[in-house]
Amino acid sequence: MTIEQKLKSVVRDIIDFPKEGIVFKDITPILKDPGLCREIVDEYVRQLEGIHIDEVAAIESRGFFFGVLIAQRLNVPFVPIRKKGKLPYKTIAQSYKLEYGEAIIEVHEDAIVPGQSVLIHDDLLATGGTVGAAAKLIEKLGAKVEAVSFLIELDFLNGREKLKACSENIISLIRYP
Ligand SMILES: O=P(O)(O)OC[C@H]1O[C@H](OP(=O)(O)OP(=O)(O)O)[C@H](O)[C@@H]1O
Ligand SMILES: Nc1ncnc2[nH]cnc12
Repeated sequence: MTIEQKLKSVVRDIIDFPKEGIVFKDITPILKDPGLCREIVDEYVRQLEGIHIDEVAAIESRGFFFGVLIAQRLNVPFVPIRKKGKLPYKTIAQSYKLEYGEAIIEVHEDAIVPGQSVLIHDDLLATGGTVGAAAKLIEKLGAKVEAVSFLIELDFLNGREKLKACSENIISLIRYP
């Protein structure tokens, strides 16, 4: 089985979560398979070959699962981007819309060294609102979004079109039309 087939066989559809009309992609079964988790990180590293990354920034909460693992494997710092009110030091904030609501994310103002090349990681690309907001935070801190990575991309919500303005390197391991 390819990694794509393995991932598609374990990701669960949860109907009407967290709101009616949403088909929620539940990635928690992936986390129960340590071999698959290793393969996922291997695959990201393979797809990032030739792309220079200084830091990995990932988005609360599901972006954290693989964000830390990718940063460890690349041997670069990890930067948490969190929902409003969770980070203890001075922050900068950005509001955004997502498939099922609105939110504000924040990052510590000293989290990223200006001029660095950053990989933004999240579990899923839907409308692109969340990662678009994360990219604005990275850019406000004077760094460059070198690549963005996801486990899952929902093609029908056209997030990729929105993200093309943020980075030319968009990696997703599985896509749903
Ligand atoms: O592309 P978008 O339309 O912005 O949607 C994608 C975002 O939505 C989900 O996060 P959610 O806000 O549900 O938070 P969670 O990871 O804490 O569950 C998902 O983990 C992405 O971060
Ligand atoms: N359909 C979906 N499943 C899981 N996470 C999401 N984030 C935004 N849309 C989502």
